Amino acid sequence: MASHRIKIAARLRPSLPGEITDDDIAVHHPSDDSSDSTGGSYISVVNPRDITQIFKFPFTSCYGHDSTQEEIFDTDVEPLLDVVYSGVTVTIFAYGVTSSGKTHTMQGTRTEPGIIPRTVQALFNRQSRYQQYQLSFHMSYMELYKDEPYDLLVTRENVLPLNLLIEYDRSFSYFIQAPKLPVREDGNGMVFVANLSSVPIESVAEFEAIYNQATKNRSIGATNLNRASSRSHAILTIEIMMVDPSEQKTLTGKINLVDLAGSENNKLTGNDPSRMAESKAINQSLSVLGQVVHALNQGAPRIPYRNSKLTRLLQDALGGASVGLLICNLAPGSKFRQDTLNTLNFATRTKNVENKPVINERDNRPVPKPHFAAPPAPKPAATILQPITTAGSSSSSSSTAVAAAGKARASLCPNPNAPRSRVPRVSNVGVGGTVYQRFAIPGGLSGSGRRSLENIDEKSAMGGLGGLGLTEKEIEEKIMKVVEAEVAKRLAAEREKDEEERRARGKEEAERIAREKEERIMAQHSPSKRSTSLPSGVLTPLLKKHKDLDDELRSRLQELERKLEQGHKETSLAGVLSPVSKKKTGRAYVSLARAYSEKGKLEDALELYRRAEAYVPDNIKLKERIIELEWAVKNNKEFVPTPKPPRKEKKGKKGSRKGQPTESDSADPNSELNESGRGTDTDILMDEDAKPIARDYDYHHKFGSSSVTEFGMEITNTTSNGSGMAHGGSVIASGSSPRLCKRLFADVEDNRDQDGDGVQDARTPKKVKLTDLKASDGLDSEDEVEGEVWQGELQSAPLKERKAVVPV
Ligand SMILES: Nc1ncnc2c1ncn2[C@@H]1O[C@H](COP(=O)(O)OP(=O)(O)OP(=O)(O)O)[C@@H](O)[C@H]1O
Repeated sequence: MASHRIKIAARLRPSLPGEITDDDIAVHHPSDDSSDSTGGSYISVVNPRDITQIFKFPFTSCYGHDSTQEEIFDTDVEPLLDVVYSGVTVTIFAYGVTSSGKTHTMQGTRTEPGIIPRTVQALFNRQSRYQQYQLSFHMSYMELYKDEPYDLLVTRENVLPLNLLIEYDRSFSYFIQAPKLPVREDGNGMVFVANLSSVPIESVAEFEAIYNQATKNRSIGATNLNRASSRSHAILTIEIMMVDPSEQKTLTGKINLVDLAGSENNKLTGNDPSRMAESKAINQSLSVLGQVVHALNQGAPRIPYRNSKLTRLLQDALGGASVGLLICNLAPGSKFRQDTLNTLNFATRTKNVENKPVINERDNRPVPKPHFAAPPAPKPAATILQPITTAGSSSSSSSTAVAAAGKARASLCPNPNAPRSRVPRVSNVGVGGTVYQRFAIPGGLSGSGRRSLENIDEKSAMGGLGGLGLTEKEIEEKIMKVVEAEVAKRLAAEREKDEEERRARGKEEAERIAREKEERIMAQHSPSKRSTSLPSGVLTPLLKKHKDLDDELRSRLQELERKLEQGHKETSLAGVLSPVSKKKTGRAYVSLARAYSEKGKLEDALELYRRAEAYVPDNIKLKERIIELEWAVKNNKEFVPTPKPPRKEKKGKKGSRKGQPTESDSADPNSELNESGRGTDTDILMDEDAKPIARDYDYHHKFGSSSVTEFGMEITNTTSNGSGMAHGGSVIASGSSPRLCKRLFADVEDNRDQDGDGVQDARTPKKVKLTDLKASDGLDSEDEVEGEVWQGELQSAPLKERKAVVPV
């Protein structure tokens, strides 16, 4: 259903005997003044502060002092009754200053019945139009006295102290003061008054009897402005349940008829202290009503419905799901100018409030049992708005027609089958010659009305819970128990959740500490940050398991793991290299290791010797060197490497023939790889293909050379172009031998897997700047990076772990 703005009607009552008559407040219709340009009816009010000014308030429905009850009903109320029959909730409320005619408009008199009796009459009259339905009517009636709900269908005669159960005698009568009813909210956010009676009504006459009696229960009192002034807000609800047997659905239409207490100026009302307290509550709730309307108009994120029970109960009518009509009652004369302005300002704001009415429909079809082989059962039509209910008896969703009076007993429990409403249920009206607005008139009713009320009283006295015969106190106790159990359950769940979170935090913390410890240990024992980091968590299980081991044992464990890890890495690389490349690689590591050991970085040197060992595992001299270095590192002793022998003279300009020593060959005759004719530097470098390469390195890759300021490495799968290319283990700068480059390039291509996915990659051009390498290698000076960039490392390690390998 489309959104619906609350409709506003303004009604000015006639002057009462004794009131000064003037035109300060007047109703104008277009026909009254053809010169008026507003084009519609409006209310004019003389500005109390400047009588030369007149305020105009245009409304579609403006009723003057001579308007009739029939007129206002026919024009503004009667059209809404079909809306009720369509399953929508309609709320009509009368608003205005005290003595402005609200009760007169809503309730009326015997001779001039107001909206309430006319509405009930019209609703019953309409039954014939909806013959496809099985109809049942229910009513409830409550008042909000000092912002507390009371059931007006509960007899209050012969009542003793307020809120006190005096006597309960099943066989005679029930003397019970109407208890304050709690306002609750169901799981769908629907506000309802718990334990409010809902009485089935079968006819207008039955309604009148109930309503007339209930009206006597309403709190009224005499003030200077109104000798029968309502001291409470009264809310009557008529609910129609429409069962459609053919469609197997139930529509629930409802109309709330609200007679608000009037705002009061205590100077005018002459209230005594007790009246003042009432007045304060009335004004306060009306003030919240104004705040709610204002907030709705402003589109405020929070609407202060909860600031008073009145607004909570009218929530559905204000920005909710019902159709609304606000009747602004105005009192005439200069005395009421300011109050009238207040009322009309409220009306002006209210007419901007938009509701989104919904149809209250329920699917009565039995839900088929789910079967795994069956297609999903049709979803029952959602009850879009489950307004309702009051209590009980409205259970008759499946009942045919109206239940007989007296049979259906109003339960004080909300009916689970009935739709729910945010708006409290209401009740009654009186048609016929009942005396209205009397407070607790003793005496009974007669006839059917009496019988109905007795039934209601019994229900009320029994306190609901499906007529289990429980007293209110017992009900409260039961509720308290349920609430306490629920609270305990939730607290336990909260505690359990907290405990789980605490355990998870503890576990995380323990893991973090273990991780940090592991990292610390690794940092302590690692010869080089860039080369010895282990995959996270490798040591953790061991370290955890052997927490009690001393530091030495732990470090040995770590060392073993590190070796294993390093060994795997180097071994796997060594396994795919050609013998020549293996030798070259080993020699390169040895060269770099020497450089480190000369600088006193023994741990780093040791690590590099170990790497070299992976490529030349049979080299005895290298093994000895490793042992020596391990001893020196462990005992924190100085290690003095064997000095390099003097270089041999070059025998050729560049390169050498097979078997002949070269400049590179003599690089380190005393080195670890020089002994025994195997495993020497020379042996490695004297490989047929390797010898020229060493020369090339020497020649081209002197980073200190002023001619080479940028060291570019480009790896492609093209053959050498003679101007500069890289190969797997080294970088050839401009001028390299094309043949050698090609060969070396091929050596490394086989192993290239730059993205680490285990698949040989397409050759991707790559450039590395010397400056980058320097910065990332952590080497101390430029001469330390002299040499070639070792491609294997560049590819397999992150940038900061790349290193320059210096062949000597
Ligand atoms: N349209 C009307 N025609 C004739 N008399 C009216 C009309 N409206 C109100 N009155 C009379 O004005 C007096 C005050 O009306 P009513 O009690 O309805 O005011 P109220 O707004 O309900 O006041 P309160 O808020 O104090 O209950 C009553 O005596 C009532 O009969």
